[in-house]
Amino acid sequence: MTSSSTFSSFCVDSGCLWKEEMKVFKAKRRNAGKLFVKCSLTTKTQKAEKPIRIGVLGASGYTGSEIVRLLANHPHFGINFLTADRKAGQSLSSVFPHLITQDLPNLIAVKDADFSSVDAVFCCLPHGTTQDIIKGLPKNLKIVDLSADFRLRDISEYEQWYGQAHRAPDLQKEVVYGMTEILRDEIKDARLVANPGCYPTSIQLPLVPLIKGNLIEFRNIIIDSKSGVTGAGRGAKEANMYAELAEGIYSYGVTRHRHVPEIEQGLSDAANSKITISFTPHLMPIIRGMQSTIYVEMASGVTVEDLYQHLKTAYKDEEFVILLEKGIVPRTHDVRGSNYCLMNVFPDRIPGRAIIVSVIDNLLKGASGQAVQNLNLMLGFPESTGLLSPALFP
Ligand SMILES: NC(=O)C1=CN([C@@H]2O[C@H](COP(=O)(O)OP(=O)(O)OC[C@H]3O[C@@H](n4cnc5c(N)ncnc54)[C@H](OP(=O)(O)O)[C@@H]3O)[C@@H](O)[C@H]2O)C=CC1
Ligand SMILES: CC(=O)N[C@@H](CCC(=O)OP(=O)(O)O)C(=O)O
Repeated sequence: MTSSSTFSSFCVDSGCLWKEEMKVFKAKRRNAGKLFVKCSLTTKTQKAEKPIRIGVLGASGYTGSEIVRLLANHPHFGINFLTADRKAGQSLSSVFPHLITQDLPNLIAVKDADFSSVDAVFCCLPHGTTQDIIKGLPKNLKIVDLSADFRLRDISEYEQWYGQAHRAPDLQKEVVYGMTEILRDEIKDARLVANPGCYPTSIQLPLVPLIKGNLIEFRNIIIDSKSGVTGAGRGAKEANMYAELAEGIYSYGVTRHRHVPEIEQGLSDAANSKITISFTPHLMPIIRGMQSTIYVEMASGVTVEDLYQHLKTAYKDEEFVILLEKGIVPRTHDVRGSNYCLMNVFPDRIPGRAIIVSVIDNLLKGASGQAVQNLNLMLGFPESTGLLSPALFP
C-alpha cells in the first residue's frame, strides 16, 4: 500500500525536522511570504488506477481538512477539487501546513467547482449554507453532508430549532440519516446522506440498542456531554478564545441546544414512541474529543450486567464501536484522532439506575471519520477503508 513518490510543496521557513528525509526536487519559490520547495516523500498510500473522484466543500475548515487527511490513506478515493470561502485562491498547505505532503488542488470558491468532474462530494459547510448548494448539484452525485441541514426529517422542526426556513424540502425526502452502525442497510443505497452531529453520535450509539431491546425506561434519560473546542469550527468566536476557555468549563444551550431534536428523533425511532431527553452540552478546554455521560433508569428486572451483555452482543461485529472491559472508564484520550467510539456501563448508587459513558473524537467518528465510513458504504467499499488508524495517545 505504500511507497510511491509524489511531489508536494513543503514549507521550510522555520526549518523542518523532516528536511533531511526529503529529496529536494525543484527550485525554491516564494509564496505569501513563506519559502516553499518542491519535495518528494517516500511513503504514500498507493491509489487505485482510477480512483473515485471526490470534491470536498469547505476544505479549509476543521472537518474538511480532516476528510483530506483521511483520504491520504484511502486507496480508492482521489481528490479533484477543494473549496473554501474566504480562503479561496490559497493552497490548502498554506492554510494547513500539516497537509503539505499531499498533492492537492488549490482551494477554489464553490461557484467555480466543476461538479461534473467528480463522482462524490463531502459537504463540510456551516449549516444554513448547505441546502442551497446541494439542491443545485447534479442528481447522479453521491453526497455526504456533514452539516445539520438535512438531519431532521420534520421540516417544521428544522425551522423551529435552526431559526430559518428549509430551502430544499424536496431533497429532504430522499435523505438517509448517516448513523452508520444503526442505519447501514439504508445508507448503502442512499445518494444523499446527512451525517449525524457529534453529540448525537456519542449518545445514540449506546442508547439505541438499549432502547430497541427495551432494557431501559424511555423516561428520565439525562445526558451530560462535553466537547472539545474544534466542535465549534475554525471561525473566530469570542466564547472560544483561549482566555474564555482555558482553565475552565462551561455549559451552553441548556435545554435548547439544536442537537436535542436530532437526538430525540433517533431515540424515538428506536423506541417507536416519542422520547424526550434532558441534554446539557459543555465546552471543555481540549482541542478534540467528546464524552457523553448518560444516566438511565433500567426497565423492571433488568440489571447492569444485562445492559453490558446486550451492548456487547449488539456491537460484537462492529469495527468502530467498542464496549470496554467491565469497570474500564472510556477516556477521550483513547479515541483521539481515530474513528472509534468507546463505551462502558456502570451501576449507579441509586438502585435501578445505570450510568453509561461513551467517548468519540468529535472530528472523526463525530464528523469526518463517519462521513468517510458512510461514503465507503455508499460506494460498495469495505466500510473501514482508510479509517483503521488507532488513536493518538498520549
Ligand atoms: N467541528 C466538528 O466537530 C463538527 C462539525 N460538524 C459540521 O460540519 C460542518 C463543518 O464544520 P467545521 O469544519 O467545524 O467548520 P469550519 O468553520 O471549520 O469550516 C467551514 C468551512 O466552510 C467554508 N464556508 C464558510 N461559509 C461558507 C459559505 N457561505 N459558502 C461556502 N463555503 C463556506 C469555510 O471557508 P473559509 O475557511 O474560507 O471561510 C470553511 O472551509 C458544519 O456544518 C458543522 O456543524 C459536524 C460534526 C462535528
Ligand atoms: C463545541 C460546539 O460548539 N459544538 C457544536 C456542535 C458540533 C456538531 O456536531 O455540530 P453540527 O450539528 O453543527 O454538525 C455546537 O454545540 O453547536
